[in-house]
Amino acid sequence: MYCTKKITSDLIWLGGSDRRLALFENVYPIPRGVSYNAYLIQDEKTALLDTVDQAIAERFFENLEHALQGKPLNYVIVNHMEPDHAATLGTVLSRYPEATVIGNAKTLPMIKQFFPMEVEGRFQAVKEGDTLSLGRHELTFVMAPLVHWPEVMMTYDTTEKALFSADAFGTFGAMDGNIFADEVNFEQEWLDDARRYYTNIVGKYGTPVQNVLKKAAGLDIQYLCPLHGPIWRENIGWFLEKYKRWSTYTPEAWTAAIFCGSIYGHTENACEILTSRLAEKGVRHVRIFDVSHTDVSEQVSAAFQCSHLVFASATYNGGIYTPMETLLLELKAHALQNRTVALIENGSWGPAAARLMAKHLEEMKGMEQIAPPITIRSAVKEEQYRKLEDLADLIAADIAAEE
Ligand SMILES: Cc1cc2nc3c(=O)[nH]c(=O)nc-3n(C[C@H](O)[C@H](O)[C@H](O)COP(=O)(O)O)c2cc1C
Repeated sequence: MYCTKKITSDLIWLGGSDRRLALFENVYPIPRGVSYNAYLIQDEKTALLDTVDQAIAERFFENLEHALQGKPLNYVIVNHMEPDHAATLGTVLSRYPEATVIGNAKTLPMIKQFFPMEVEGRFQAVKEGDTLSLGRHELTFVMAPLVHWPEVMMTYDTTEKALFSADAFGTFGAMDGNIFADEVNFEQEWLDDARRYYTNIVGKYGTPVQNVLKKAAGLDIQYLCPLHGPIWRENIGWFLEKYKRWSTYTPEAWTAAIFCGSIYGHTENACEILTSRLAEKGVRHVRIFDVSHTDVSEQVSAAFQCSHLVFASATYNGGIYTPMETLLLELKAHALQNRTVALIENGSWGPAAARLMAKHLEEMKGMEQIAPPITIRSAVKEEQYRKLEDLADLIAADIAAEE
């Protein structure tokens, strides 16, 4: 049975949620599920904006049929070809052969790659600033390459002042009836997932995101309609500001995240000494992440959030403890930059983790080591204890100066 929701009298949400999927993109845990949003504009002409993941295909087609109210589907606007939004596009094209497909020059080859049917004859390519009239609703197109794939574009409805923003401004999390961000406690219940979504999915593409934010600044946006998660119609500036920070790799919190790779607990002991001393010096919200136990997507998110990062690792077969190495590779892959960092290594016969971790950090932009690495030989002794206290002093002073 259909389950649609009106955003305005002409704009209908046709999405749904998946609460069963364990791993988004088969890699990111989503314990709170995820929503797939698609939209229909009802006017003299009808326009579908994107489709949904195969997981909710049946509900989506019931929703679409209901929302069309017996009218033909005139346009299918493809803002993003990734299968979590376009898996059902092929079926839409077969079921609604009269619909014209709107995309940009990069969209058509992807449609042809994913789907076997003939599309050229019904494809209309649009460029930046092109317009499409549906009757009362005038749409214009905003190219957003690499926010998240090269073919991504956004559609702006100048009548409703609604920006259909593709993956940008999305978040993990199933939607439980309240599809508007102002109907949920977004800051407390959604922001962590929104940050984890942004940093892991789009984090690498800071410059393309900034380019789109500049374009968005020129639009009067009353509705911000992403492809995942709640729709924004209030306090949109607050969320845009988060994107500004994340895309410029600016910390949100002046505090320390300690990433700890420890086999037998001595490196962890050092991390606990460091965090206790930081807390004594007034640094709040300090967190230790056990790299073996916390999903790396959460650690990437925390590294984007926090100003000061400490990497503490046991030496492992002449290298970095493997979960720590994975974290560093992930941070590099997501282009994290401009953080104050410190290194702690441990080894029983030839500690090498600090030198090797430093090599990874050197390959990232603007990673400044606040102090020389601290070396532990098996267990923390007085000498390292004092060095950890000194490191806490330096970090605390740096944070106090920045705040
Ligand atoms: C499989 C394995 C490989 C190790 N390789 C090295 C090594 O190459 N060099 C070294 O100095 N210590 C090596 N160690 C020893 C640990 O790094 C060392 O005992 C350290 O103190 C462990 O810290 P932890 O108590 O935080 O786990 C290795 C330990 C294990 C279990």
